[in-house]
Amino acid sequence: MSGALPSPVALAVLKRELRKAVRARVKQVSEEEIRRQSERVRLKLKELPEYRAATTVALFISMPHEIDTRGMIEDVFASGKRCFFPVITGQHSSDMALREGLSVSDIASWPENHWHIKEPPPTIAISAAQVEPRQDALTDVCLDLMIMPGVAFDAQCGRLGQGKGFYDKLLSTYQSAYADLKYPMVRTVAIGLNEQLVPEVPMDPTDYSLDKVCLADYLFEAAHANPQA
Ligand SMILES: Nc1nc2c(c(=O)[nH]1)N(C=O)[C@@H](CNc1ccc(C(=O)N[C@@H](CCC(=O)O)C(=O)O)cc1)CN2
Ligand SMILES: Nc1ncnc2c1ncn2[C@@H]1O[C@H](COP(=O)(O)OP(=O)(O)OP(=O)(O)O)[C@@H](O)[C@H]1O
Repeated sequence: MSGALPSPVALAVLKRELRKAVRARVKQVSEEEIRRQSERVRLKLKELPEYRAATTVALFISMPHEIDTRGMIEDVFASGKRCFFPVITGQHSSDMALREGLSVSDIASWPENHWHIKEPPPTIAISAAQVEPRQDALTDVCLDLMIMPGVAFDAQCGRLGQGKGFYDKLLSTYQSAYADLKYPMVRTVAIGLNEQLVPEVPMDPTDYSLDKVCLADYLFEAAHANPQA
């Protein structure tokens, strides 16, 4: 295609087809290969300057056929960083929040959502008789680093998600809230499998490109000038 940008409808079709193709490719990757790649990503992530500098990190609990985050979650807790996890509260793109997880055993007690992903409940039991609210990364802390899942990524740090707009909307909410609070914008790193790399992710105006994309055999950094770099 030369010159003209694709229409929103054409973009939506391209995205849907790309999701389908990459999901099919990723389903062919063996469990052993996912374990191998996940270990490589875990080690690379630990060396990233934005990870080392972060005291508050958002991560996610993997679904089957995704990079396995269990080792990374253990690392975050072991390092003393605070860790926040997604919770979906409705169908709209704005219905995702990040709530704190306290430990691997805390996570084990969480209920599962529609996609069988464990999600932090709104409160924590602090004794048999008492609960307190869980901390929210938007309102209760300044989140340093958001580690994100996705379906497909490109070398320009473009990211295609599951198609519900949850992460893009979350980033736009954090951007305006943190600007108001004069906090630095949260750093963004996507993690995934080598098989999720594509030549070009179709991007809408509401899609954020990320600071980094970290796959087992690739590390891409955004070319865009980063205000806090
Ligand atoms: N591990 C993980 N956690 C996450 C996400 C994610 O991508 N990965 N999310 C990122 O937003 C949020 C959950 N959102 C999701 C949104 C849509 C689908 C989804 O549409 N799944 C398809 C299955 C597609 C397939 O593999 O064929 C479905 O339900 O049909 C899954 C999760 C928050 N937690
Ligand atoms: N900042 C935003 N505000 C409102 N709606 C948004 C925003 N970002 C995305 N959306 C909407 O969410 C829907 C899905 O968007 P898109 O296909 O880009 O999702 P995605 O990038 O795959 O998902 P995610 O952001 O969860 O990873 C679209 O209808 C889009 O308009």
